Amino acid sequence: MIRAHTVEQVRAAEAVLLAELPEGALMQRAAHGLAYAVLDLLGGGYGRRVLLLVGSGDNGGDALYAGVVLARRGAIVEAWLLSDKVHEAGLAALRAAGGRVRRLDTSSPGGSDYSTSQGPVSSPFDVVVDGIVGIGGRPGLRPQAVAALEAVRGIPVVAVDVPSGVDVDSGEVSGPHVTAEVTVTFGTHKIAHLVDPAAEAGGVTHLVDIGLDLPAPALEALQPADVAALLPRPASQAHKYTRGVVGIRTGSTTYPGAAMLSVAGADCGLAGMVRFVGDAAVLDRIRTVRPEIVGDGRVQAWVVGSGSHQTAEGQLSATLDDGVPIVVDADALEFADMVAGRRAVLTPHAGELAGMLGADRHEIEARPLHFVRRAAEAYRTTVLLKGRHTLIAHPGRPVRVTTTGTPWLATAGAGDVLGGLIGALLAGGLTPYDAASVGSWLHGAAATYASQGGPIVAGDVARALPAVVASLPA
Ligand SMILES: NC(=O)C1=CN([C@@H]2O[C@H](COP(=O)(O)OP(=O)(O)OC[C@H]3O[C@@H](n4cnc5c(N)ncnc54)[C@H](OP(=O)(O)O)[C@@H]3O)[C@@H](O)[C@H]2O)[C@@H](O)CC1
Ligand SMILES: Nc1ncnc2c1ncn2[C@@H]1O[C@H](COP(=O)(O)OP(=O)(O)O)[C@@H](O)[C@H]1O
Ligand SMILES: [K+]
Repeated sequence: MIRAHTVEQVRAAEAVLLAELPEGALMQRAAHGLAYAVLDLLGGGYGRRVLLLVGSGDNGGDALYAGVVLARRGAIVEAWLLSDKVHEAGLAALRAAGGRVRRLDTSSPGGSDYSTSQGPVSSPFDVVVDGIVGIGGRPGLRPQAVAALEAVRGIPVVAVDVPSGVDVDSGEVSGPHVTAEVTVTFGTHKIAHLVDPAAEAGGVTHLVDIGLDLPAPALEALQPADVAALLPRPASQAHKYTRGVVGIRTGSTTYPGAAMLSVAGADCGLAGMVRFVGDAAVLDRIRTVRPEIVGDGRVQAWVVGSGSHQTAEGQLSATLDDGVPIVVDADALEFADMVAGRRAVLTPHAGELAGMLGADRHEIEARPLHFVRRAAEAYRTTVLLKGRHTLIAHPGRPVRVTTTGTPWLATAGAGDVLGGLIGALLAGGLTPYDAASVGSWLHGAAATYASQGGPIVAGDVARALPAVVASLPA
Protein backbone atom coordinates (compact mmCIF):
# COMPACT_ATOMS: atom_id res chain seq x y z
CA MET A 1 0.00 0.00 0.00
CA ILE A 2 1.21 3.51 -0.73
CA ARG A 3 0.10 5.77 2.10
CA ALA A 4 -0.18 9.53 2.17
CA HIS A 5 -0.29 11.67 5.30
CA THR A 6 -1.23 15.24 6.06
CA VAL A 7 1.36 17.92 6.82
CA GLU A 8 0.20 17.93 10.44
CA GLN A 9 0.78 14.18 10.73
CA VAL A 10 4.23 14.51 9.14
CA ARG A 11 5.19 17.38 11.43
CA ALA A 12 4.15 15.39 14.52
CA ALA A 13 6.14 12.32 13.44
CA GLU A 14 9.11 14.51 12.53
CA ALA A 15 9.08 16.13 15.99
CA VAL A 16 9.54 12.74 17.66
CA LEU A 17 12.56 11.94 15.50
CA LEU A 18 14.07 15.40 15.81
CA ALA A 19 14.04 15.02 19.59
CA GLU A 20 15.92 11.70 19.34
CA LEU A 21 18.46 12.34 16.59
CA PRO A 22 21.50 14.63 16.51
CA GLU A 23 20.77 18.04 15.01
CA GLY A 24 20.62 18.02 11.23
CA ALA A 25 20.53 14.24 10.90
CA LEU A 26 17.04 14.17 9.42
CA MET A 27 17.89 16.79 6.84
CA GLN A 28 21.03 14.85 5.90
CA ARG A 29 18.93 11.73 5.30
CA ALA A 30 16.57 13.74 3.11
CA ALA A 31 19.38 15.52 1.24
CA HIS A 32 21.26 12.31 0.48
CA GLY A 33 18.11 10.65 -0.85
CA LEU A 34 17.48 13.71 -2.97
CA ALA A 35 21.04 13.83 -4.30
CA TYR A 36 20.96 10.17 -5.32
CA ALA A 37 17.68 10.68 -7.16
CA VAL A 38 19.26 13.58 -9.07
CA LEU A 39 22.31 11.45 -9.88
CA ASP A 40 19.97 8.74 -11.09
CA LEU A 41 18.14 11.14 -13.37
CA LEU A 42 21.40 12.56 -14.75
CA GLY A 43 23.09 9.20 -15.08
CA GLY A 44 26.00 10.43 -12.95
CA GLY A 45 27.44 13.55 -11.35
CA TYR A 46 30.75 14.46 -12.95
CA GLY A 47 30.51 17.53 -15.14
CA ARG A 48 26.72 17.78 -14.81
CA ARG A 49 25.38 21.31 -14.28
CA VAL A 50 22.88 21.55 -11.45
CA LEU A 51 20.83 24.60 -10.51
CA LEU A 52 19.31 24.78 -7.03
CA LEU A 53 16.35 27.10 -6.52
CA VAL A 54 16.51 27.82 -2.82
CA GLY A 55 13.65 29.23 -0.74
CA SER A 56 13.67 30.43 2.84
CA GLY A 57 12.86 27.20 4.70
CA ASP A 58 14.16 23.70 5.28
CA ASN A 59 13.06 22.69 1.78
CA GLY A 60 15.81 24.99 0.54
CA GLY A 61 18.11 23.44 3.16
CA ASP A 62 17.52 20.00 1.66
CA ALA A 63 18.39 21.37 -1.77
CA LEU A 64 21.59 23.02 -0.51
CA TYR A 65 22.87 19.88 1.24
CA ALA A 66 21.97 17.77 -1.80
CA GLY A 67 24.03 20.29 -3.77
CA VAL A 68 26.95 19.51 -1.48
CA VAL A 69 26.70 15.79 -2.25
CA LEU A 70 26.43 16.51 -5.97
CA ALA A 71 29.38 18.90 -5.94
CA ARG A 72 31.48 16.24 -4.24
CA ARG A 73 30.51 13.89 -7.09
CA GLY A 74 31.94 16.38 -9.57
CA ALA A 75 28.79 18.26 -10.51
CA ILE A 76 28.93 22.01 -11.18
CA VAL A 77 26.40 23.34 -8.72
CA GLU A 78 24.89 26.78 -8.64
CA ALA A 79 22.31 28.01 -6.13
CA TRP A 80 19.90 30.85 -6.74
CA LEU A 81 18.68 32.24 -3.44
CA LEU A 82 15.09 33.41 -3.75
CA SER A 83 14.85 34.99 -0.33
CA ASP A 84 17.08 37.08 1.94
CA LYS A 85 16.60 34.36 4.53
CA VAL A 86 18.07 30.94 3.70
CA HIS A 87 19.30 27.86 5.54
CA GLU A 88 22.66 29.34 6.60
CA ALA A 89 24.46 26.10 7.50
CA GLY A 90 23.40 24.53 4.20
CA LEU A 91 24.59 27.59 2.32
CA ALA A 92 27.98 27.56 4.06
CA ALA A 93 28.36 23.85 3.30
CA LEU A 94 27.59 24.39 -0.37
CA ARG A 95 30.10 27.22 -0.60
CA ALA A 96 32.70 25.06 1.11
CA ALA A 97 32.03 22.28 -1.41
CA GLY A 98 32.73 24.70 -4.27
CA GLY A 99 29.15 25.59 -5.14
CA ARG A 100 28.47 28.92 -6.76
CA VAL A 101 25.83 31.14 -5.16
CA ARG A 102 23.71 33.88 -6.70
CA ARG A 103 21.60 36.00 -4.48
CA LEU A 104 18.51 37.07 -6.37
CA ASP A 105 17.72 40.70 -6.03
CA THR A 106 14.52 40.35 -4.06
CA SER A 107 14.01 44.11 -4.08
CA SER A 108 13.20 43.89 -7.78
CA PRO A 109 9.39 43.69 -7.87
CA GLY A 110 9.26 41.32 -10.86
CA GLY A 111 12.10 39.34 -9.40
CA SER A 112 13.60 39.04 -12.84
CA ASP A 113 16.96 40.59 -12.09
CA TYR A 114 19.48 37.79 -11.94
CA SER A 115 22.54 40.02 -12.19
CA THR A 116 24.58 39.45 -9.07
CA SER A 117 27.99 40.09 -7.71
CA GLN A 118 29.11 37.15 -9.83
CA GLY A 119 27.66 38.27 -13.16
CA PRO A 120 24.61 37.41 -15.25
CA VAL A 121 23.09 34.00 -15.79
CA SER A 122 25.26 32.13 -18.22
CA SER A 123 25.31 28.47 -19.02
CA PRO A 124 22.24 26.31 -19.27
CA PHE A 125 21.75 23.59 -16.66
CA ASP A 126 21.10 19.88 -16.96
CA VAL A 127 18.66 19.86 -14.08
CA VAL A 128 16.87 22.28 -11.79
CA VAL A 129 16.30 21.29 -8.16
CA ASP A 130 13.16 22.93 -6.80
CA GLY A 131 13.83 23.75 -3.16
CA ILE A 132 11.55 26.78 -3.19
CA VAL A 133 9.00 25.54 -0.64
CA GLY A 134 7.95 22.21 0.77
CA ILE A 135 5.31 21.28 3.30
CA GLY A 136 5.60 24.71 4.93
CA GLY A 137 4.62 26.56 1.78
CA ARG A 138 1.39 28.33 1.05
CA PRO A 139 -0.15 27.61 -2.37
CA GLY A 140 1.17 29.74 -5.21
CA LEU A 141 4.62 31.19 -5.80
CA ARG A 142 6.15 34.58 -5.19
CA PRO A 143 7.28 36.69 -8.18
CA GLN A 144 10.97 35.88 -7.66
CA ALA A 145 10.25 32.17 -7.90
CA VAL A 146 8.03 32.62 -10.94
CA ALA A 147 10.74 34.63 -12.69
CA ALA A 148 13.46 32.13 -11.82
CA LEU A 149 11.38 29.27 -13.18
CA GLU A 150 10.67 31.24 -16.32
CA ALA A 151 14.42 31.74 -16.84
CA VAL A 152 15.06 27.99 -16.77
CA ARG A 153 11.95 26.82 -18.58
CA GLY A 154 12.47 23.58 -20.53
CA ILE A 155 15.13 22.20 -18.19
CA PRO A 156 13.99 19.09 -16.27
CA VAL A 157 13.01 19.81 -12.68
CA VAL A 158 13.44 17.59 -9.63
CA ALA A 159 11.08 18.86 -6.93
CA VAL A 160 12.15 18.59 -3.30
CA ASP A 161 9.34 17.04 -1.25
CA VAL A 162 6.55 18.60 -3.34
CA PRO A 163 6.39 20.66 -6.54
CA SER A 164 6.45 24.14 -5.02
CA GLY A 165 3.23 26.11 -5.19
CA VAL A 166 0.70 23.26 -4.94
CA ASP A 167 -1.60 22.85 -1.95
CA VAL A 168 0.02 19.90 -0.17
CA ASP A 169 -2.99 18.65 1.82
CA SER A 170 -5.65 18.92 -0.85
CA GLY A 171 -3.86 18.38 -4.16
CA GLU A 172 -5.39 21.62 -5.38
CA VAL A 173 -3.57 24.18 -7.47
CA SER A 174 -4.61 27.80 -7.23
CA GLY A 175 -1.76 29.80 -8.72
CA PRO A 176 1.67 29.39 -10.27
CA HIS A 177 3.47 26.18 -9.34
CA VAL A 178 6.40 24.04 -10.37
CA THR A 179 5.94 21.25 -12.89
CA ALA A 180 8.50 18.54 -12.20
CA GLU A 181 9.74 15.38 -13.90
CA VAL A 182 10.50 13.80 -10.55
CA THR A 183 9.49 14.64 -6.99
CA VAL A 184 11.66 13.29 -4.20
CA THR A 185 9.68 13.13 -0.98
CA PHE A 186 10.59 12.11 2.54
CA GLY A 187 9.11 9.79 5.15
CA THR A 188 5.73 9.28 3.48
CA HIS A 189 3.75 10.44 0.49
CA LYS A 190 1.80 13.64 0.83
CA ILE A 191 -1.74 14.04 -0.50
CA ALA A 192 -0.52 16.26 -3.36
CA HIS A 193 1.55 13.35 -4.74
CA LEU A 194 -1.53 11.29 -5.42
CA VAL A 195 -4.43 13.68 -5.97
CA ASP A 196 -4.83 15.67 -9.17
CA PRO A 197 -4.24 18.32 -10.32
CA ALA A 198 -1.16 18.55 -8.06
CA ALA A 199 -0.18 14.91 -8.64
CA GLU A 200 0.24 15.54 -12.33
CA ALA A 201 2.50 18.54 -11.59
CA GLY A 202 4.86 16.39 -9.54
CA GLY A 203 5.71 13.80 -12.19
CA VAL A 204 7.11 10.53 -10.83
CA THR A 205 7.32 10.43 -7.05
CA HIS A 206 10.35 8.89 -5.35
CA LEU A 207 10.00 8.20 -1.63
CA VAL A 208 13.05 8.38 0.65
CA ASP A 209 12.67 6.60 3.98
CA ILE A 210 13.83 8.83 6.81
CA GLY A 211 12.47 6.67 9.62
CA LEU A 212 9.20 8.45 10.46
CA ASP A 213 6.71 6.49 12.55
CA LEU A 214 3.31 7.46 11.18
CA PRO A 215 -0.34 7.01 12.15
CA ALA A 216 -3.22 5.84 9.93
CA PRO A 217 -3.02 7.66 6.60
CA ALA A 218 -5.40 10.21 5.11
CA LEU A 219 -5.12 8.60 1.71
CA GLU A 220 -3.91 5.30 0.29
CA ALA A 221 -3.22 3.72 -3.09
CA LEU A 222 -3.54 -0.03 -3.55
CA GLN A 223 -0.52 -1.89 -4.93
CA PRO A 224 -0.55 -5.28 -6.70
CA ALA A 225 -0.04 -7.20 -3.43
CA ASP A 226 -3.00 -5.37 -1.83
CA VAL A 227 -5.23 -6.14 -4.80
CA ALA A 228 -4.11 -9.78 -4.73
CA ALA A 229 -4.92 -10.02 -1.01
CA LEU A 230 -8.40 -8.52 -1.43
CA LEU A 231 -9.37 -10.34 -4.63
CA PRO A 232 -12.19 -12.89 -4.20
CA ARG A 233 -10.79 -16.24 -5.37
CA PRO A 234 -12.74 -19.47 -5.74
CA ALA A 235 -12.32 -21.88 -2.83
CA SER A 236 -11.49 -25.47 -3.76
CA GLN A 237 -15.09 -26.51 -3.04
CA ALA A 238 -16.61 -23.47 -4.77
CA HIS A 239 -19.61 -23.58 -7.06
CA LYS A 240 -21.05 -20.74 -9.05
CA TYR A 241 -23.51 -19.67 -6.36
CA THR A 242 -20.94 -19.59 -3.57
CA ARG A 243 -18.81 -17.36 -5.79
CA GLY A 244 -21.70 -14.89 -6.16
CA VAL A 245 -24.07 -13.83 -8.92
CA VAL A 246 -24.08 -10.32 -10.33
CA GLY A 247 -27.18 -8.83 -11.92
CA ILE A 248 -26.94 -6.20 -14.66
CA ARG A 249 -29.83 -3.80 -15.26
CA THR A 250 -28.26 -1.41 -17.74
CA GLY A 251 -28.72 -0.31 -21.33
CA SER A 252 -31.90 0.17 -23.29
CA THR A 253 -33.11 -0.27 -26.84
CA THR A 254 -31.58 3.16 -27.50
CA TYR A 255 -28.23 2.18 -25.92
CA PRO A 256 -27.77 -1.59 -26.20
CA GLY A 257 -24.00 -1.13 -26.25
CA ALA A 258 -23.98 0.10 -22.65
CA ALA A 259 -25.64 -3.16 -21.60
CA MET A 260 -23.13 -5.20 -23.59
CA LEU A 261 -20.17 -3.39 -22.06
CA SER A 262 -21.49 -3.59 -18.48
CA VAL A 263 -21.99 -7.30 -19.02
CA ALA A 264 -18.48 -7.58 -20.48
CA GLY A 265 -17.02 -5.98 -17.33
CA ALA A 266 -19.07 -8.22 -15.05
CA ASP A 267 -18.38 -11.35 -17.13
CA CYS A 268 -14.63 -11.31 -16.47
CA GLY A 269 -14.68 -14.50 -14.44
CA LEU A 270 -14.57 -12.90 -10.99
CA ALA A 271 -18.22 -13.73 -10.18
CA GLY A 272 -19.85 -17.16 -10.46
CA MET A 273 -22.57 -16.04 -12.84
CA VAL A 274 -23.88 -12.95 -14.62
CA ARG A 275 -27.58 -12.20 -15.07
CA PHE A 276 -28.91 -9.58 -17.47
CA VAL A 277 -32.32 -8.12 -16.75
CA GLY A 278 -33.65 -5.82 -19.45
CA ASP A 279 -34.90 -5.65 -22.96
CA ALA A 280 -35.29 -9.17 -24.47
CA ALA A 281 -33.79 -8.13 -27.79
CA VAL A 282 -30.73 -6.76 -25.97
CA LEU A 283 -30.36 -10.00 -24.00
CA ASP A 284 -30.49 -11.95 -27.28
CA ARG A 285 -27.72 -9.77 -28.70
CA ILE A 286 -25.61 -10.27 -25.60
CA ARG A 287 -26.07 -14.04 -25.78
CA THR A 288 -24.84 -14.24 -29.35
CA VAL A 289 -21.38 -13.30 -28.04
CA ARG A 290 -21.73 -14.44 -24.38
CA PRO A 291 -23.80 -17.62 -24.21
CA GLU A 292 -23.12 -17.95 -20.47
CA ILE A 293 -25.25 -14.91 -19.57
CA VAL A 294 -28.61 -15.82 -17.96
CA GLY A 295 -31.81 -13.90 -17.27
CA ASP A 296 -33.62 -12.73 -14.12
CA GLY A 297 -33.17 -14.48 -10.77
CA ARG A 298 -31.44 -14.10 -7.40
CA VAL A 299 -28.28 -12.02 -7.29
CA GLN A 300 -25.76 -10.90 -4.69
CA ALA A 301 -25.15 -7.49 -6.32
CA TRP A 302 -26.77 -5.23 -8.90
CA VAL A 303 -25.34 -2.84 -11.48
CA VAL A 304 -27.71 -0.12 -12.63
CA GLY A 305 -27.69 2.99 -14.77
CA SER A 306 -25.43 3.09 -17.80
CA GLY A 307 -27.39 3.66 -20.98
CA SER A 308 -30.66 3.25 -19.09
CA HIS A 309 -32.00 6.39 -20.70
CA GLN A 310 -35.46 7.15 -19.30
CA THR A 311 -35.75 3.84 -17.46
CA ALA A 312 -33.01 4.55 -14.89
CA GLU A 313 -35.30 5.49 -12.00
CA GLY A 314 -37.45 2.39 -12.46
CA GLN A 315 -34.39 0.15 -12.88
CA LEU A 316 -32.87 1.48 -9.67
CA SER A 317 -36.02 1.17 -7.59
CA ALA A 318 -36.52 -2.38 -8.92
CA THR A 319 -33.19 -3.41 -7.38
CA LEU A 320 -33.76 -1.98 -3.90
CA ASP A 321 -36.00 -4.71 -2.46
CA ASP A 322 -33.28 -7.34 -2.78
CA GLY A 323 -31.19 -5.63 -0.12
CA VAL A 324 -27.95 -6.46 -1.96
CA PRO A 325 -25.21 -3.94 -2.74
CA ILE A 326 -25.71 -1.85 -5.88
CA VAL A 327 -23.42 -0.10 -8.33
CA VAL A 328 -25.16 3.11 -9.34
CA ASP A 329 -23.78 4.58 -12.55
CA ALA A 330 -24.57 7.15 -15.23
CA ASP A 331 -28.30 7.83 -15.70
CA ALA A 332 -29.17 6.32 -12.31
CA LEU A 333 -26.92 8.76 -10.43
CA GLU A 334 -29.66 11.36 -10.69
CA PHE A 335 -31.66 9.14 -8.31
CA ALA A 336 -28.76 8.29 -5.99
CA ASP A 337 -30.76 9.57 -3.00
CA MET A 338 -32.56 6.22 -3.14
CA VAL A 339 -29.40 4.39 -2.01
CA ALA A 340 -28.25 6.91 0.61
CA GLY A 341 -26.94 5.02 3.64
CA ARG A 342 -27.13 1.66 1.82
CA ARG A 343 -24.35 -0.63 0.63
CA ALA A 344 -23.68 0.96 -2.73
CA VAL A 345 -20.97 2.29 -5.01
CA LEU A 346 -21.83 5.52 -6.83
CA THR A 347 -19.57 5.91 -9.88
CA PRO A 348 -19.81 9.46 -11.25
CA HIS A 349 -17.35 11.28 -13.47
CA ALA A 350 -16.82 14.96 -12.69
CA GLY A 351 -19.80 16.09 -14.76
CA GLU A 352 -22.15 13.63 -13.08
CA LEU A 353 -20.89 14.51 -9.60
CA ALA A 354 -21.44 18.17 -10.42
CA GLY A 355 -25.08 17.37 -11.16
CA MET A 356 -25.44 15.38 -7.94
CA LEU A 357 -23.95 18.08 -5.72
CA GLY A 358 -25.27 21.13 -7.55
CA ALA A 359 -21.72 22.23 -8.35
CA ASP A 360 -19.90 23.14 -11.52
CA ARG A 361 -17.86 20.51 -13.41
CA HIS A 362 -14.74 22.71 -13.32
CA GLU A 363 -15.04 23.06 -9.55
CA ILE A 364 -15.11 19.28 -9.22
CA GLU A 365 -12.07 18.92 -11.47
CA ALA A 366 -10.18 21.56 -9.49
CA ARG A 367 -11.07 20.04 -6.08
CA PRO A 368 -11.75 16.32 -6.65
CA LEU A 369 -10.70 15.22 -3.16
CA HIS A 370 -12.91 17.77 -1.47
CA PHE A 371 -15.95 16.86 -3.54
CA VAL A 372 -15.58 13.09 -3.42
CA ARG A 373 -15.38 13.27 0.38
CA ARG A 374 -18.37 15.57 0.46
CA ALA A 375 -20.39 13.18 -1.70
CA ALA A 376 -19.51 10.17 0.46
CA GLU A 377 -20.67 12.06 3.55
CA ALA A 378 -23.82 13.34 1.85
CA TYR A 379 -24.86 9.91 0.52
CA ARG A 380 -23.37 7.96 3.46
CA THR A 381 -21.96 5.39 1.09
CA THR A 382 -19.01 4.69 -1.21
CA VAL A 383 -18.41 7.21 -3.97
CA LEU A 384 -15.94 6.63 -6.80
CA LEU A 385 -15.04 9.77 -8.73
CA LYS A 386 -13.62 8.81 -12.12
CA GLY A 387 -10.65 10.61 -13.65
CA ARG A 388 -6.94 10.24 -14.38
CA HIS A 389 -6.44 9.36 -10.72
CA THR A 390 -9.83 7.98 -9.70
CA LEU A 391 -10.74 8.62 -6.05
CA ILE A 392 -12.81 6.33 -3.83
CA ALA A 393 -14.28 7.80 -0.64
CA HIS A 394 -16.24 6.11 2.11
CA PRO A 395 -17.24 7.79 5.39
CA GLY A 396 -14.61 7.20 8.06
CA ARG A 397 -12.10 5.48 5.77
CA PRO A 398 -8.96 6.83 4.06
CA VAL A 399 -9.72 7.96 0.55
CA ARG A 400 -8.26 5.47 -1.92
CA VAL A 401 -6.70 6.67 -5.13
CA THR A 402 -6.13 4.63 -8.27
CA THR A 403 -2.80 5.19 -9.93
CA THR A 404 -3.08 2.48 -12.61
CA GLY A 405 -4.35 3.38 -16.05
CA THR A 406 -3.49 5.34 -19.17
CA PRO A 407 -5.08 8.35 -20.85
CA TRP A 408 -6.11 5.92 -23.64
CA LEU A 409 -8.72 4.70 -21.14
CA ALA A 410 -10.65 7.93 -21.67
CA THR A 411 -12.83 6.22 -24.28
CA ALA A 412 -16.58 5.74 -24.66
CA GLY A 413 -17.97 2.84 -22.67
CA ALA A 414 -14.93 2.39 -20.41
CA GLY A 415 -17.10 3.46 -17.47
CA ASP A 416 -19.70 0.78 -18.32
CA VAL A 417 -17.00 -1.89 -18.11
CA LEU A 418 -15.90 -0.51 -14.73
CA GLY A 419 -19.44 -0.62 -13.33
CA GLY A 420 -19.87 -4.26 -14.35
CA LEU A 421 -16.49 -5.20 -12.90
CA ILE A 422 -17.24 -3.56 -9.55
CA GLY A 423 -20.59 -5.39 -9.54
CA ALA A 424 -18.78 -8.73 -9.98
CA LEU A 425 -16.48 -7.92 -7.06
CA LEU A 426 -19.45 -6.96 -4.86
CA ALA A 427 -21.14 -10.23 -5.77
CA GLY A 428 -17.90 -11.98 -4.84
CA GLY A 429 -18.25 -10.63 -1.32
CA LEU A 430 -16.09 -7.50 -1.21
CA THR A 431 -17.38 -4.45 0.65
CA PRO A 432 -18.40 -1.53 -1.56
CA TYR A 433 -15.22 0.34 -0.54
CA ASP A 434 -12.95 -2.60 -1.45
CA ALA A 435 -14.92 -3.55 -4.56
CA ALA A 436 -14.69 0.00 -5.88
CA SER A 437 -10.97 0.36 -5.20
CA VAL A 438 -9.98 -3.13 -6.38
CA GLY A 439 -12.22 -2.76 -9.45
CA SER A 440 -10.78 0.61 -10.31
CA TRP A 441 -7.22 -0.70 -9.92
CA LEU A 442 -7.89 -3.72 -12.17
CA HIS A 443 -9.69 -1.55 -14.73
CA GLY A 444 -6.71 0.82 -15.01
CA ALA A 445 -4.21 -2.04 -15.12
CA ALA A 446 -6.25 -3.80 -17.82
CA ALA A 447 -6.30 -0.61 -19.87
CA THR A 448 -2.52 -0.28 -19.64
CA TYR A 449 -2.08 -3.98 -20.49
CA ALA A 450 -4.41 -3.74 -23.49
CA SER A 451 -3.03 -0.44 -24.69
CA GLN A 452 0.72 -1.22 -24.77
CA GLY A 453 1.05 2.51 -25.42
CA GLY A 454 -1.53 2.58 -28.22
CA PRO A 455 -5.25 3.24 -28.61
CA ILE A 456 -7.90 0.96 -27.11
CA VAL A 457 -11.68 0.69 -26.98
CA ALA A 458 -13.78 -0.26 -23.97
CA GLY A 459 -14.15 -3.90 -25.02
CA ASP A 460 -10.34 -4.28 -25.03
CA VAL A 461 -10.28 -3.32 -21.34
CA ALA A 462 -12.82 -6.01 -20.47
CA ARG A 463 -10.93 -8.61 -22.50
CA ALA A 464 -7.66 -7.82 -20.71
CA LEU A 465 -9.08 -8.30 -17.21
CA PRO A 466 -8.43 -12.05 -16.86
CA ALA A 467 -4.77 -11.62 -17.88
CA VAL A 468 -4.29 -8.84 -15.34
CA VAL A 469 -5.89 -10.92 -12.58
CA ALA A 470 -3.65 -13.85 -13.55
CA SER A 471 -0.57 -11.64 -13.33
CA LEU A 472 -1.24 -10.64 -9.70
CA PRO A 473 1.00 -12.12 -7.02
CA ALA A 474 -0.44 -15.40 -5.70
N1 LIG B 1 8.98 17.21 7.98
C1 LIG B 1 9.95 16.32 7.82
O1 LIG B 1 9.86 15.19 8.25
C2 LIG B 1 11.19 16.72 7.10
C3 LIG B 1 11.26 17.95 6.45
N2 LIG B 1 12.28 18.27 5.67
C4 LIG B 1 12.18 19.37 4.75
O2 LIG B 1 11.66 20.52 5.37
C5 LIG B 1 10.63 21.04 4.57
C6 LIG B 1 9.72 21.91 5.37
O3 LIG B 1 10.49 22.98 5.79
P1 LIG B 1 9.88 24.29 6.45
O4 LIG B 1 8.98 23.92 7.53
O5 LIG B 1 11.04 25.14 6.82
O6 LIG B 1 9.02 24.91 5.30
P2 LIG B 1 9.39 25.18 3.76
O7 LIG B 1 8.34 24.46 3.01
O8 LIG B 1 10.77 24.94 3.39
O9 LIG B 1 9.27 26.76 3.58
C7 LIG B 1 8.30 27.48 4.22
C8 LIG B 1 8.78 28.92 4.18
O10 LIG B 1 8.73 29.38 2.85
C9 LIG B 1 8.13 30.67 2.78
N3 LIG B 1 6.97 30.54 1.91
C10 LIG B 1 5.74 30.09 2.22
N4 LIG B 1 4.94 30.03 1.16
C11 LIG B 1 5.69 30.48 0.13
C12 LIG B 1 5.41 30.64 -1.24
N5 LIG B 1 4.21 30.32 -1.75
N6 LIG B 1 6.41 31.06 -2.04
C13 LIG B 1 7.63 31.36 -1.53
N7 LIG B 1 7.93 31.22 -0.21
C14 LIG B 1 6.98 30.79 0.60
C15 LIG B 1 7.76 31.05 4.19
O11 LIG B 1 8.75 31.87 4.73
P3 LIG B 1 8.75 33.45 4.56
O12 LIG B 1 9.55 33.69 3.32
O13 LIG B 1 7.31 33.86 4.41
O14 LIG B 1 9.42 33.97 5.77
C16 LIG B 1 7.82 29.74 4.95
O15 LIG B 1 8.28 29.87 6.27
C17 LIG B 1 9.99 19.82 3.97
O16 LIG B 1 9.16 20.08 2.87
C18 LIG B 1 11.23 19.02 3.61
O17 LIG B 1 11.77 19.46 2.37
C19 LIG B 1 13.48 17.41 5.60
O18 LIG B 1 14.62 18.19 5.65
C20 LIG B 1 13.58 16.41 6.72
C21 LIG B 1 12.33 15.76 7.08
N1 LIG C 1 -7.01 11.11 -18.57
C1 LIG C 1 -7.33 9.90 -18.10
N2 LIG C 1 -6.36 9.03 -17.75
C2 LIG C 1 -6.69 7.80 -17.30
N3 LIG C 1 -7.95 7.36 -17.16
C3 LIG C 1 -8.95 8.18 -17.49
C4 LIG C 1 -8.70 9.50 -17.97
N4 LIG C 1 -9.89 10.09 -18.20
C5 LIG C 1 -10.84 9.17 -17.89
N5 LIG C 1 -10.27 8.03 -17.47
C6 LIG C 1 -10.97 6.80 -17.04
O1 LIG C 1 -11.76 6.37 -18.16
C7 LIG C 1 -13.03 5.91 -17.71
C8 LIG C 1 -14.10 6.74 -18.40
O2 LIG C 1 -15.35 6.43 -17.88
P1 LIG C 1 -16.64 7.32 -18.18
O3 LIG C 1 -16.30 8.76 -18.06
O4 LIG C 1 -17.75 6.79 -17.37
O5 LIG C 1 -16.87 7.02 -19.72
P2 LIG C 1 -18.16 6.37 -20.40
O6 LIG C 1 -19.34 7.06 -19.78
O7 LIG C 1 -18.01 6.69 -21.85
O8 LIG C 1 -18.13 4.92 -20.14
C9 LIG C 1 -13.01 6.02 -16.19
O9 LIG C 1 -12.65 4.80 -15.62
C10 LIG C 1 -11.95 7.07 -15.92
O10 LIG C 1 -11.34 6.93 -14.66
K1 LIG D 1 9.77 22.03 -3.46
